[in-house]
Amino acid sequence: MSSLEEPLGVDKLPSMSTIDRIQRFSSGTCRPRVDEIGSMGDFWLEGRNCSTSNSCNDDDDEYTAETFPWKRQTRDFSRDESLNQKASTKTRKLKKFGKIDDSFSEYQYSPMFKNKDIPNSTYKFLECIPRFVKIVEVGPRDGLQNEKNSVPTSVKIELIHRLASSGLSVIEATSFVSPKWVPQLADAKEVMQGVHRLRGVRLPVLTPNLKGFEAAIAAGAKEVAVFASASESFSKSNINCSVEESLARYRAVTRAAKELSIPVRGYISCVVECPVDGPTPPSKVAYVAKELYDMGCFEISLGDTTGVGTPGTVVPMLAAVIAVVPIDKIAVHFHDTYGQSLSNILVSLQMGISIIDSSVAGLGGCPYAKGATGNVATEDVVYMLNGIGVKTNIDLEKLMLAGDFINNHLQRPSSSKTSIASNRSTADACLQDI
Ligand SMILES: CC(C)(COP(=O)([O-])OP(=O)([O-])OC[C@H]1O[C@@H](n2cnc3c(N)ncnc32)[C@H](O)[C@@H]1OP(=O)([O-])[O-])[C@@H](O)C(=O)NCCC(=O)NCCSC(=O)C[C@@](C)(O)CC(=O)[O-]
Repeated sequence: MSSLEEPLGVDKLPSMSTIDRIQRFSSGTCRPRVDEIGSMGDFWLEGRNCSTSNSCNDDDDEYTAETFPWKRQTRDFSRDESLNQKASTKTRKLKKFGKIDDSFSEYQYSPMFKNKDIPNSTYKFLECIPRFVKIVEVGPRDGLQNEKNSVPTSVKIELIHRLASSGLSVIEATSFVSPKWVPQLADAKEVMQGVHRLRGVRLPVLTPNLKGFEAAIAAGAKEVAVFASASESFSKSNINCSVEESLARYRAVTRAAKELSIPVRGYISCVVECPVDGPTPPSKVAYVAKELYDMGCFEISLGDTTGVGTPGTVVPMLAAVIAVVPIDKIAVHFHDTYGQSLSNILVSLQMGISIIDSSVAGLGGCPYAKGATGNVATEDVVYMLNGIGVKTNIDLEKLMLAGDFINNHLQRPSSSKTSIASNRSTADACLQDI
């Protein structure tokens, strides 16, 4: 096994010069010039490759398909033409109480039709975004693992049911970890018992080793997740072993899971920075991602555990991972400590990522990453995706009600801006009615 200090020795990993180029591209050199902004000219992240006709040309050697494979996800607007007619009769807008209907504002972007009043070049900003995004709700696990006061099992079970009824198709239910390390989730078995009747929703659970895997299966789990780190210090503090030791453990878990046809998701923490080790080289993230993917993880979730990332650091990290793991197997998992999650999600979508982890009401944090706040709020992600016409199959209103439910229990306001704004409009409307 290659040492983590020399991960680039691994076949197919991007060379340092590639990473360097990407880093240059994502920091100073990639920003649009003022005249470009003014003319809606070249698009920042798509580089110079996306034309108004939505065809990508590779006329700039520096930004080749190899460097930016997400171009494969580019939308074909010609295929949308047949839908344009149908959709043009609809206008989608956010109603007063945060309720989304099926209509579009005449000034709003839609992947379904082009408004002739909006300049063609404007579409460059959004046309590379996937049409459907899968949201992996991590609130009941990532959110509640960090609560000071333990949440009653019945509340966790009710929360999962409410989230499922909003249309979420994947809800991370709990963790089979040591109760000494994470006492908040010591009721994992009971939670699984309480949700086993739910149909049409996947309920993965975290398993840090074979012991956790066996307990999860005995409790009825049909899907599990292992969690590694791109940083040595975080690995030690989170799971009490080195990165290489964790990968060895996870090989044992994925082998056992394969025998039972149990899908295993792989997480990587500290993909941008570690509070102790400092900035994480993208090549290290790519190394761990490839190891997890090669051992059989069906999806790799990239966690900005401390929420320090910006598009400037997220883009090169994603580019390195996209070079070694198929893009449709990559998820992003942003904590919102510095308020950067939505911008990071937007660039991830522009690169072709179509799986987003988020947490209802922005619950959470990591018990082993001091100061890190919760994940990006699912409500805010859905609101943004609705706004750019990306399908999620999630009912925002029901989702917000699930958020209200857990916030009422925790007796604190939501961290979701969408939820706060919507509650405020409802309160204003009630006052007007008096
Ligand atoms: C990995 C261990 C267990 C190692 O912990 P350890 O102390 O090194 O384990 P050990 O093998 O030496 O065993 C010590 C005791 O734990 C027991 N034990 C051992 N394994 C289990 C298990 N699975 N379930 C229940 N009990 C277990 C074991 O049986 C023994 O019990 P004792 O003999 O003392 O009574 C521990 O460090 C641990 O549980 N860590 C979990 C930490 C955690 O859950 N962190 C949060 C999740 S990761 C995260 O949030 C990041 C993520 C995914 O969201 C992405 C991001 O944002 O970055």
